[in-house]
Amino acid sequence: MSRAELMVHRSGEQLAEAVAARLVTVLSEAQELRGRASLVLTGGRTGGAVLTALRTTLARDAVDWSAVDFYWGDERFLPSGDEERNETLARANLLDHLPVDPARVYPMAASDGPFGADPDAAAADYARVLAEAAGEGDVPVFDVCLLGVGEEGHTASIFPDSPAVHEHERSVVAVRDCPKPPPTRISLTLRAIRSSAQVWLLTTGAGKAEAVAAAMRDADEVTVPAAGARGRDRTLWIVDSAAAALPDSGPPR
Ligand SMILES: O=C(O)[C@H](O)[C@@H](O)[C@H](O)[C@H](O)COP(=O)(O)O
Repeated sequence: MSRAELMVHRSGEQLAEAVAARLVTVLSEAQELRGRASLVLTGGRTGGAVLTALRTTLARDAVDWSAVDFYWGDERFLPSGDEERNETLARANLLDHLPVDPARVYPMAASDGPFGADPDAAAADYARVLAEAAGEGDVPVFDVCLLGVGEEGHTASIFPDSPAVHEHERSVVAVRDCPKPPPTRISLTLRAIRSSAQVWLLTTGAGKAEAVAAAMRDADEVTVPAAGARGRDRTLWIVDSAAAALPDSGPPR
């Protein structure tokens, strides 16, 4: 697993633009090498801002969006189209504005979908989707996995000392009684996240500074799940100055 690298931007706006540019580069290079690319999307404000920046950058069309496989790192288990779903956010901010191949967009099931109100069945089905897409093993090697970070160090819907952070076998789990509403979610596990070539943790604001500093000190993943989100090749903590304000963080770019 790669070590965490900290990249500090002066503002959330600069961060979003810089991550969008980095995504265009990494995805287009993956396509030059293999003819396709894969991207794991995240919820949250910072992640949502990056998707909007990606939509609006002129460089976006350097990527063949019809040859990108889109997955989610987690999802709120709500009815399809609910504004609180990460899928709804991603479609509004990005996917509905790009020539994506609908057959290559893999949302996690909604609570009014084929599995009804059973998040365990929905999680198991997503694990099947990942396994079918994987070359070796049961999870694809995602080119980039985008993640947000919570104040207490959660990432995706993996919270400190939760059943999800202690899950080492399954790739996707249902999450109940989530401290961050809504309470029921579906989430990749850290094992699945660590199948990624690159993991980019995106966060802004002073409220995240403790989590950033803890991760830079290699905190235990049970206590700070985001610290366990590592890529095979690179792990980037891409933050703004406010989130990097505590010791163990680097200077702004
Ligand atoms: O579905 C979700 O809620 C997320 O995926 C979650 O992990 C989010 O990314 C963080 O809580 C950060 O959210 P903010 O960037 O809005 O603080």
